[in-house]
Amino acid sequence: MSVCSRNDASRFFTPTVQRAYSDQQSKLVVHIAGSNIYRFGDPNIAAPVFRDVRWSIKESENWAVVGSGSSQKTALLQTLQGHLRITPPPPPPGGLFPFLSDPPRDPHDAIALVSFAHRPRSSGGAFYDYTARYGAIRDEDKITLRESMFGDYDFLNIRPKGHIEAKTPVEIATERVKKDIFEDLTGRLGLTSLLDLPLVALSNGQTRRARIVKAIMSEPELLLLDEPLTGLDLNNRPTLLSVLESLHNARKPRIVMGLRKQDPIPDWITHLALIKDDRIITGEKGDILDQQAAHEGASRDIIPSHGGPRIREGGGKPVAILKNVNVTYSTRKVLNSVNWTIREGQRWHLQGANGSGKTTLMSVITGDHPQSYTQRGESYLELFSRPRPKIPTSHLRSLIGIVSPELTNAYPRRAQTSVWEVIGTGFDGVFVPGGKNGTGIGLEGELTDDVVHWRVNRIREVLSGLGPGSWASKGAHNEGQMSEVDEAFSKRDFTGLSAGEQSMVLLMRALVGRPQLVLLDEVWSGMDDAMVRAARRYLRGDGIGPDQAVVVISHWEEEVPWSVEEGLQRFRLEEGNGKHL
Ligand SMILES: Nc1ncnc2c1ncn2[C@@H]1O[C@H](COP(=O)(O)OP(=O)(O)OP(=O)(O)O)[C@@H](O)[C@H]1O
Repeated sequence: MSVCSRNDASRFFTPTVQRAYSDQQSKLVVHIAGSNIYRFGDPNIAAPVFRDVRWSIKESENWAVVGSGSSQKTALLQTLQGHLRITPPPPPPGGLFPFLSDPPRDPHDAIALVSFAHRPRSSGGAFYDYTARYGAIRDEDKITLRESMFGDYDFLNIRPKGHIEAKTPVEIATERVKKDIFEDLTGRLGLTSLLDLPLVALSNGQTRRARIVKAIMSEPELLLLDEPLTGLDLNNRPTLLSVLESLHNARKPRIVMGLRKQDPIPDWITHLALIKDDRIITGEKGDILDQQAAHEGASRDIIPSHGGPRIREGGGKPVAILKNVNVTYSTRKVLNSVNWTIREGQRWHLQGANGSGKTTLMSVITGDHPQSYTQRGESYLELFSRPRPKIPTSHLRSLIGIVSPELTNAYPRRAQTSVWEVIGTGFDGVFVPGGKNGTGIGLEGELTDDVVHWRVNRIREVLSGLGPGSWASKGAHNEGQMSEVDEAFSKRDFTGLSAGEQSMVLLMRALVGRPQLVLLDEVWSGMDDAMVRAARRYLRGDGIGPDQAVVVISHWEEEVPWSVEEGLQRFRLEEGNGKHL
């Protein structure tokens, strides 16, 4: 049912029913009438996260929150979850959520937030071994998607039951409805065939879809989804949006989405809350988009291209040769005779639907996948001019610079590790800082003074290219020279940085050693507009040399820093089969 048909429905009602219907429609779901919003613990004299917020959501409306940076957008959604302080608080009886006041319901039970911001699995400081997923799965990781996310539902008969209480007819009917919803959602979102796979085996996009289904099944009154489209392929995006639309139309649950500025805004969204620094501009979608266009004087594509392309025609020596490469898990073939040669100087966009094998293919090339060793007979894998088994994995780590959601999650968040030290781990592709001036120890366990000197200069170079001088400072930015703000940034504790700043540092880590092969998987994740612009400018300019090869993995063609006209090549995986487009 579309929003329009919902409103038109009122024409068929009797006057009394019509009045009740329009009362219901004008009921307030969220209400903030002129408050500042602070982080808990911050005094009122501190700078608020948002000031003078006036935001009301009516039952009849369909809202999305749009922001350029992920941290502000997440903060606004977290405000609705009660994780930030609203001052003055919206007064009773309605409070922040008037719709929950009659009958009174606890917002903690009624509001759910699904956020896909990076949640480091390594917050204790140790490296979380994400490559475990590629090998023989350990017993503790064997728990399936069905058991892990939906284990509590009786209708799935997962947990052995002890004493079984007889169910009332109402309970049986409710359970049947729930089972139907579960089957409908998992079916529409392409999860049915994955339910009995180990949870760790699921791809990024598959896991995201499963988390959304889990949240819907918990039956919240209001579901907040932070960037639900990020990481989803082209086919899954409209499917998810149509599922969300039908749920929201039934208000079971109501949905408020957080979107990046570059995400398409679904047709059924009627209102927007646009975040501009510490202000929130709210209103009807058309008005807000007009204001935004007038303000920016441009389209919604906020990622302009700068500088000239540096793509070398034809490419140089091969850095990776894959011939009939296969990856199989028992009977499941995830890569099927993939043939691909990546050469020095080339720029590639690796495409493919969720679950098509992109991450698996990358893990074969980085040597993290155990089956990278076992390509025999017709199958062959050569990396940097040597057969894979002849090149130690530690050596590969120093030849390949990589950014990926898995690595970002796994990178150790050790207290008192500086930005400088984190960047320095990139030379040897390790996770623990060490060596003179935090520049690592190389493959031999010791570096000559010349190499240390080169490495120190390289850290300074990437900091001057990608540090806050390139994205945060208002003054003139002199690439090639480390500014005071970059210097101060290099000393900051990595754990204390925002998600976007951490992503920038991990990009610097990937590029610092000028590796022959650079793999950029969802590289913009968490970054705000200014950071994305700075990173794109750097990658298109001096950040990547003409002899380095780059593979970008993204579901959004416009996110790749190079275009096909400039020489970008595309490799597409379809259910494990590779094709050079
Ligand atoms: N141990 C395993 N057993 C069975 N299937 C597995 C295992 N590990 C991975 N898979 C399957 O391999 C397929 C490829 O996963 P991969 O992570 O490479 O996909 P992807 O293309 O990177 O997806 P996304 O775009 O969602 O990140 C998925 O369907 C996944 O469920």
